[in-house]
Amino acid sequence: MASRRIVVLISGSGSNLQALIDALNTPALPRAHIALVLSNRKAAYGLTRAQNARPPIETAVLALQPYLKTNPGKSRRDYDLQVAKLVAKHNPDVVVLAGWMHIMSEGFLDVLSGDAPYDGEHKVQKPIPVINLHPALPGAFDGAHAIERAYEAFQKGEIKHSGAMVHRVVREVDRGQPVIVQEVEINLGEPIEAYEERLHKTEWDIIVKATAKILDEVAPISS
Ligand SMILES: Nc1nc2c(c(=O)[nH]1)N[C@@H](CN(C=O)c1ccc(C(=O)N[C@@H](CCC(=O)O)C(=O)O)cc1)CN2
Ligand SMILES: NCC(=O)N[C@@H]1O[C@H](COP(=O)([O-])[O-])[C@@H](O)[C@H]1O
Repeated sequence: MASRRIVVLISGSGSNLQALIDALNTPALPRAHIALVLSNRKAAYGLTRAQNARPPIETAVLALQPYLKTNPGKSRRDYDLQVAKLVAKHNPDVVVLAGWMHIMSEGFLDVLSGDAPYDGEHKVQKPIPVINLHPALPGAFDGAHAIERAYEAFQKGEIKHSGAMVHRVVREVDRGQPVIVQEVEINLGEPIEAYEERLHKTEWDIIVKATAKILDEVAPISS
C-alpha cells in the first residue's frame, strides 16, 4: 500500500510538527509521510525542523502581507486560494494545521472539500479533511492566545478546567467537530509556564493520535 500523505501548515516553532515527524512510520503513525510543510512566516523554526528531517521534507513559505504587496489588487481570499492550490497539488490524505495562525476563508475550504477547482479547472479527487490543533476545550476560548486566556480565567476562578483539542476545520473558527479532546490540569497559583509545559506535552500526543485517526478513516491500511 502507498504511504499516506500529510501536509502540515505552521506559523512558528513547529514543536507539534516535530511530534508528527518523530511519529512517522512508527506504530503511532504508520505508513505515512509529510509531503509538504507550508509556513505563512519565513522565520518559522518549523521550516528548519522539516529541512533537518531525514529524509528532508519539502517546505514552502507563503506569507500574507508579502503576497498582497507583490500581487496588487489581490485579496486575502486570493491568498487563501493560493494556499489551497499549494496544498491540493500534493494530493494529501489529510491537512494538519499545527500552529497555523491564519483564519481560512471559505475559498480554501471549498477547494479542499472538492467543491471548487484549485486551478480554475481541476478539483481534488476526494474531499481532503483539514484538522486543527487548538489549546482549549470545545466551545471555550476560540481564536488566538487561548492558552493565556484559559490560564487567566482559571486563576480568577472563572473556569475549572481547560485542555487541548484537535478538531475538524470549518469556516467558524475552532467550532468544527472535535476529533480528540484532552483536559489538562491547571493548578491555582502556579506560573503559566508550568501549565504551558503540561499543555504542550498533551498537544504533542493528541496531534499524532488525531492525525492517525483521520488517516485511518480516509486511507486505512489494508491488513
Ligand atoms: N476557517 C478556519 N480557519 C482556521 C481555524 C478554524 O477553525 N477555521 N483554526 C485556526 C487556528 N486558530 C486557533 O486554533 C487561530 C489562528 C489564528 C487566529 C487569528 O486571529 N489570526 C489572525 C492573525 C493573527 C496573527 O497573525 O498573529 C488572522 O487570521 O487575521 C485565530 C484562530 C486556523 N485557521
Ligand atoms: N489557535 C491556534 C493556536 O493557538 N495554536 C497553538 O500554536 C502552538 C504551536 O506550537 P508549535 O509551533 O510549537 O507547534 C500550539 O500551542 C497550538 O496549540
